[in-house]
This record gives sequence, C-alpha cells and structure tokens, in this order.
Amino acid sequence: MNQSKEQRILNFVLQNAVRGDPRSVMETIDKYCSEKEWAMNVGDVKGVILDKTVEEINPSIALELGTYCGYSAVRIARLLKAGACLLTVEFNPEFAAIAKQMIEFAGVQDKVKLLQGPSEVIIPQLKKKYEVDTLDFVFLDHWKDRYAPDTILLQECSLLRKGSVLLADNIIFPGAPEFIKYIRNNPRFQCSTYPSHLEYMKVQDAMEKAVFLG
Ligand SMILES: O=C(NCCCCCn1ccc2cnccc21)c1cc(-c2ccc(F)cc2)cc(O)c1O
Ligand SMILES: [Mg+2]
Repeated sequence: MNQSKEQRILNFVLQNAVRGDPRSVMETIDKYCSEKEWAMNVGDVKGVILDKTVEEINPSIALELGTYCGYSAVRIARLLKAGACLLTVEFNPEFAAIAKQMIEFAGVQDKVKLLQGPSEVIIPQLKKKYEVDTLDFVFLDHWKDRYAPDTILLQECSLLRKGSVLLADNIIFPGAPEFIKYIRNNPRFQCSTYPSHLEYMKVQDAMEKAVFLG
C-alpha cells in the first residue's frame, strides 16, 4: 500500500533532521513542503506570528485544534516554560499517529498531550477528564467552519478567562468568514489581524488574534 504524503514528510524528518532538536524538525518539514510536496503546516512565515504570540503570552496551558503532522505543536512546545503544557487535538487517526512520532522525535513530548477526536467532543471533556481550569492560549487551525462554534463552546465550558488569547490560522485562505463575522462584532473579544501569506505559497493569508475580555 503506497505511503501517504504525511508519512513521507515524517520519513524525511526521521532521515534528515536532528533528533531532539525542534528547530531542526521545523526547518526540515518546511524544506520538504516548500521543495517537494505542499502540505498544510502553518509554515515558516505565519510560524513567526505564532512564535511572537506564544512568547508574548508565555502560556502555562495552551490548546491547539488541528495537530496535522505536529509542526505547530513542535513550534509552540519548544517555546513553553518548564511545567507548561500544550494540549493538541487531531480528528484524523492517521495524522495523530504521524504527529505523535514527530513530537517525540523533536523531543517535546513531555510538554505535549495529543488528544485524538473531534473538537466538539474533546472541548467539553477538558475540565473533568484533562484537569484544565482555564486556557491561556488557543491556536485554531482545524475545520474552518468549526472556528466560530468552538469559540462559543469554549465560552460555554468556562474554559476562557479575562486575557485568554485565541489565534486563528487561515482567515483569508481557505478563509473562516463565519468566525470573522462572529469575533469582530463581539464586544467580549478584542481582535487584531496579522496579514501574511499561505504556507509555502505567494498567496495572501492572515491570522486573527482575539483576546477574551471576560
Ligand atoms: O483545512 C485546513 N486545516 C484543517 C484540516 C482538517 C482539520 C480536521 N481536524 C483536526 C482537528 C480537529 C478537531 N475537530 C474537528 C476537526 C479537526 C487547512 C487548509 C489549507 C489549504 C488547503 C488547500 C489549499 F489549496 C490551500 C490551503 C491551509 C491550512 O493552513 C489549513 O489549516
Ligand atoms: Mg492552517
């Protein structure tokens, strides 16, 4: 049975990156996906916006929706302080298996908890099953039509506190129009837009940052 693109990306990392070196893993994925096969990692350009947001917040507990191959999980986890934790949610079991190996190869497994399932099931479990109080940071990078309902669900589950920061990928391409409509008109969020480019392409994209005001 021939390999998936995601398996080819992982194999390229296992053969070319430095074990235990997150920066090397990120660079190797970016090299493969810009030179050989495009893939929907947040990438090296939008990745800098993600880095700056994580460094600014310095979260103790972060949630990522949309793990994929683990690129942004490695990117976020490498910046987390001792004792901090990233919960990352992946719907697709094949992608989750790839991401688990990617996260372990990068050596950030002690800071990352990979949860396999749909966000609408996982989010309501975070408090009781995963002992989450409130989230300091949420990176939205999953189904674009789930950004708005999941932002509502996070509030309904009391998982946001005054100052919690959401960062959403792809608000231009593929786009998340319902989310933008919801979040920019909502007095409980302070929004800002970061124009950028789609990963590995000269196509316009942007990230939206939304601070929950409580
Ligand atoms: O679709 C994207 N991502 C989502 C992938 C599926 C998520 C599934 N999933 C994971 C966790 C989870 C939890 N609950 C429910 C569902 C869940 C995406 C697409 C593009 C893109 C595609 C084609 C093109 F021509 C240009 C750009 C670029 C990106 O950066 C993207 O992020
Ligand atoms: Mg994305």
